[in-house]
Amino acid sequence: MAMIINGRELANEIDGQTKIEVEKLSHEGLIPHLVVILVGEDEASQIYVRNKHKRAESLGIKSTIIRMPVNSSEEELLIKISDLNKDKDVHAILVQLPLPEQINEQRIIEAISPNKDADGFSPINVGKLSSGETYHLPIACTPMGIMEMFKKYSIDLDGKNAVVVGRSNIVGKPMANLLLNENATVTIAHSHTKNITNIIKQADILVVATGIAHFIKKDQVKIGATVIDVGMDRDENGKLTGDVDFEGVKSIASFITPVPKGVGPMTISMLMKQTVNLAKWSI
Ligand SMILES: Nc1nc(=O)c2c([nH]1)NC[C@@H]1CN(c3ccc(C(=O)N[C@@H](CCC(=O)O)C(=O)O)cc3)C=[N+]21
Ligand SMILES: [Mg+2]
Repeated sequence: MAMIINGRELANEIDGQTKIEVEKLSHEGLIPHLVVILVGEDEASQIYVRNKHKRAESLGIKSTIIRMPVNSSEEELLIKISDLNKDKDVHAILVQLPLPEQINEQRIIEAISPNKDADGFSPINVGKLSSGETYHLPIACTPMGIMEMFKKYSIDLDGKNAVVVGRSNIVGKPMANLLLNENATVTIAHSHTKNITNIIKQADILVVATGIAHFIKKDQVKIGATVIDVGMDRDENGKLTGDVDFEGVKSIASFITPVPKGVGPMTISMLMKQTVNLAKWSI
């Protein structure tokens, strides 16, 4: 029976350290400041943004939410970002995704200063990660949170077969780079991959980010594998569930993350930590 990785608990532990760090910086006159831009009124996005705001405030981080109407133009958003890039009081900028369809997401991401890139999505920072450079580098928060889980549970990556299912810029690609930097043998599988079941079965470390509820079943998973579920799906009753059939897979894995209380809370903790780091690196 697998050990269940408690993301909620680890997130609280990391938040405790972040809070102490914020107190120290505040005494020195530096109050880390995160600005989140929310365009439109998507229900899920509103909840995420509110959660980030609450977490920031509980840690003493200054948090500002900028709300823009759903029909905002790309130009309007670019002007807002340009203002924030210049504002010395702002250390971290996050534009909540997804954006309305009239706005090109990549163009927006590229406009955020790499030095204020709360998400680690800027091409400069993505390039550094891919080059194995980590000095003062903001990194995508979800994969970072997963790396913290490996560290906390002493899960060795060196020489292991790691399979990342999903190739998004937000999770799959940065995850693969982080695993590669730790000497794992990394395969990225996705919707066009042939014989995906055979590839998944080889994984000592399996990270699943497909957005398909219960995509991974027990019979596809190697005995003793570590299974990380990035899914945030809804089951037939509307309940939050993951990309992994947790009940089945936990009987053969050695470590597994639940949904909720797995990867999700860690993502927010990493965002808070990254905001503090960006503030520190700014001076
Ligand atoms: N620029 C940008 N950066 C992001 O990091 C970003 C984004 N846009 N857009 C949306 C996704 C999604 N995301 C989540 C973070 C935490 C939880 C989380 O804490 N989930 C809880 C449960 C929450 C619930 O009950 O609904 C958990 O898994 O236990 C979920 C989802 C960040 N995202
Ligand atoms: Mg979760």
